[in-house]
Amino acid sequence: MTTMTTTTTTTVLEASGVTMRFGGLTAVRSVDLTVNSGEIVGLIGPNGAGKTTFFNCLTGLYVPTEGKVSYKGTVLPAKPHLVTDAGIARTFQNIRLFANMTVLENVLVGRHTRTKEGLWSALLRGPGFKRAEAASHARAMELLEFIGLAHKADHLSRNLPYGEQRKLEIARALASEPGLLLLDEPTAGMNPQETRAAEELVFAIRDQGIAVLVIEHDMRFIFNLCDRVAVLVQGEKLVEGTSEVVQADERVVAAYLGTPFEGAPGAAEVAEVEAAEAEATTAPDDTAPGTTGTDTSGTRTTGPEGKSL
Ligand SMILES: Nc1ncnc2c1ncn2[C@@H]1O[C@H](COP(=O)(O)OP(=O)(O)OP(=O)(O)O)[C@@H](O)[C@H]1O
Repeated sequence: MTTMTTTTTTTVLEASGVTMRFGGLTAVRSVDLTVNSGEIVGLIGPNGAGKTTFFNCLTGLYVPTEGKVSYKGTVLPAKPHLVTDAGIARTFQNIRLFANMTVLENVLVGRHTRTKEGLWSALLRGPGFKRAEAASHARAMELLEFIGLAHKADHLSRNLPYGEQRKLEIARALASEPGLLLLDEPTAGMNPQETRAAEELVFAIRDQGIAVLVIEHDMRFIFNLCDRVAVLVQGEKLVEGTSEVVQADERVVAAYLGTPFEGAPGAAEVAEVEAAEAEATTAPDDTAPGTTGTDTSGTRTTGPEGKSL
């Protein structure tokens, strides 16, 4: 007899018809998006396309003008703490750690939604509280092991290098035991090694059974990582599909990518990059290679080491 293994895919997140208006400005217009279990989904688009606003609608920071957001079949209330309780965690574009707390304490803060001990129990420090505290501590250390920062548990978070601060934010988000993790530009400001490590980390998170929705401007990161990519332009979803489909779509190239994306730079590109670098070192007011800037079309560009367009 043959046995068949079937993996059941379930819809984790379902956003339908999400619209967000700020006065006369429609930042997000009737966007539908689903994220299924086991998936890493990317959200890309030019600066100001509405990506972060859409995230804010998903996590209850904004009440969408129209549309609804469901998590595992239940419509989410537009209240951030209730969204976290339900099982969605996020990181922010700008790092929001508690700078004067230790690495471990930052993760413990993220555990509070999963700690059920009440105020009196905490004040009296009874056996229930001590047990819960020990369990939280153990779980926080496990998460620090997972992201590779256990050896820095006692360091103040403000003393961590930038890439490690970003990882710590992810650990803090994971501390709420989410079923869906939203990452807003997780590799912003990272060097290529840190970006590669971040990629591995996101795969490892997915392998732990957590679905991931990620906003990122680094196209190599997105196209390597994601099972599906949605492109927002001026608040509307222009295209959605696999990395291959999105990279090849002429509308995406015109509105965002600028030139067709190629996974690995060929010899001609390398030569072009080297020539640009040589020129940059002789031109005093040029942007240094590898730094992030914005071109006139509003599309973020990074230098050759930034691995994006
Ligand atoms: N609270 C707000 N009030 C008014 N307008 C806002 C608000 N938040 C965002 N916007 C506007 O909504 C539009 C979308 O902004 P948003 O930050 O969501 O874009 P984005 O795609 O995340 O951009 P970036 O890639 O630069 O982060 C922009 O025009 C922005 O100025």
